Amino acid sequence: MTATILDGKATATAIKEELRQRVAKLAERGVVPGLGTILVGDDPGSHAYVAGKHRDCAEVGVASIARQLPADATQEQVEAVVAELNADPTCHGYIVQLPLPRQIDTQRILELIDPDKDADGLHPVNLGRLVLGFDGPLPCTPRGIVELLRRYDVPLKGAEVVVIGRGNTVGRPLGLLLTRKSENATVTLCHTGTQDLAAHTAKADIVIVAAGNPGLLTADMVRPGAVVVDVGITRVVGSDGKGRYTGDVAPGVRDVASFLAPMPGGVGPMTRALLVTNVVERAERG
Ligand SMILES: Nc1nc2c(c(=O)[nH]1)N[C@@H](CN(C=O)c1ccc(C(=O)N[C@@H](CCC(=O)O)C(=O)O)cc1)CN2
Repeated sequence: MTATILDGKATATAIKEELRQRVAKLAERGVVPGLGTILVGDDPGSHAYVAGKHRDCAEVGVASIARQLPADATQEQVEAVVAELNADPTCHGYIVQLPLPRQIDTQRILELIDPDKDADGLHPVNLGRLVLGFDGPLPCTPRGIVELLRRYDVPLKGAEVVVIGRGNTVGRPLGLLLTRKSENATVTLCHTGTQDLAAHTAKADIVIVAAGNPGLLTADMVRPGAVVVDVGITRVVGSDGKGRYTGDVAPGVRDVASFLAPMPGGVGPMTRALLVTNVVERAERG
């Protein structure tokens, strides 16, 4: 069996086309949604991701509000930019690109974001809303994964889903999203302390790997016909000395899975599309 690819790039393009139409409707009311980004430091990956977010905004007609600080920025300087975007009426939602430099207290920064402008859905209030099943902005990667599966008609209701990774950005909120009544999946949340990972993955209808451990999920760990989603993104240096990004799913998995969301081209573009969705939804609410 060769897996059908869950094409995140094509799906994100379709979502952005839908968003363009919603943004045009907002323009008739004189509303232009605005996405803010706060980027601190020189990490090339972070710069590339933020540039991609602003390219998406330009494609859809969302205004970009880009704020950049040097790698040696102080806590006070970052907090001042957060306060500025909280007060800016043209900014409907914004993100603080992670990771932040070592000297910055990330938790404090995230807590200072106005929860109603939290485009990433990572503010404690919004994660709390997710726990309680209340409305609020949803974290972009988990939302992107659910949307990708939905658009390929992968059934979630009654599915046994194994999520590998318990981080606050992906694994933990994803477990909460998948177990909402509307999705109704049964989720096992595995992590680095899980004793026998393969015993869990081998029983799963859907395996979602967000461990940041290249090649962690091998073909022998996957039930033939299962659906696999690769969320890992780790920078490695190849034998040619060149850096590249690699996922958590080993190459042989493509031969046993029925559907595979690869890295690159799977979840990453969906994360970006759902970020713009969060901002447009916020602008539509007024
Ligand atoms: N504030 C946030 N910081 C970070 C997040 C986040 O959701 N919010 N997630 C990651 C980085 N990230 C978005 O910010 C992100 C990572 C990767 C991709 C992506 O499209 N990747 C490509 C492959 C990589 C490439 O070719 O450059 C893909 O999967 O096809 C998008 C967004 C950490 N920080």
